[in-house]
Amino acid sequence: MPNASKLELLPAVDVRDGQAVRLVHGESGSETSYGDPLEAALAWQRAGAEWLHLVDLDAAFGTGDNRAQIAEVARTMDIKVELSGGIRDDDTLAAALATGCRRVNLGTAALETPEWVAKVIAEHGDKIAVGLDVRGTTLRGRGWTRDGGDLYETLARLDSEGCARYVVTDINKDGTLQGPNVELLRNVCAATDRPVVASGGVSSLDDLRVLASLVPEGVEGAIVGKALYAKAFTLEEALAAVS
Ligand SMILES: O=C(O)c1ccccc1N[C@@H]1O[C@H](COP(=O)(O)O)[C@@H](O)[C@H]1O
Repeated sequence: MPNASKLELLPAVDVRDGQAVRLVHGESGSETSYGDPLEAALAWQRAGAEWLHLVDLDAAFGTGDNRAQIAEVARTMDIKVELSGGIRDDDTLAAALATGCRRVNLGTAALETPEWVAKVIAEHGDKIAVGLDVRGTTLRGRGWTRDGGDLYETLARLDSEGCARYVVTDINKDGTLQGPNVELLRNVCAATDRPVVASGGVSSLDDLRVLASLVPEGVEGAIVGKALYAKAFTLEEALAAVS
């Protein structure tokens, strides 16, 4: 079992067309823009974040990339960075790791090129996390536009390959401020002994307290996006709530 006692918080900076944005249900075209990604990331760092969840949405959707800008953000941060979006082969993985990020999060590749993912898990250990982005119990890849198999079958396969950690996103909750899918998170934690980072739906400090109560079951951290940008609470308040 993971031995962390405190819920880690990962404020999110998702980048599309050079801007920090939030989506609803991860749908392209649902963006609300929040300005310069570096400014957003630095604001979370100043507020006390220990982690940044940094996503290249264009790379995830296949509509280009923000690689240079993302690399600048990752390199500028003094805090740990989890980097994701479009990391699907040796070149994109090498570029991501070269930013100095603490770990990368693989989504589509875990569904479409499992042999490659097994190889990089073996090579890079806990620098690799896998994003399990689900609707119901069906995984979604390519910007969450394509079905990619069963959550629990994929989880068992990745566990057997030594995957260190999972980032579990309920797409139906993401960007909606409707609260996290606690049942899903508990089910995933019951199915694996690897730590789980919860993503999607956080709307309040009470949601974070609920997620903190799941730490003994295996929830290690929570990604917080829309709630912070919409000022439902401050990051300082969030960190205090889970400390
Ligand atoms: O974070 C989002 O809102 C999001 C929306 C639509 C697609 C992907 C999204 N985010 C993250 O992107 C990576 C997956 O990228 P890839 O499939 O490896 O190219 C994963 O971390 C998603 O959670």
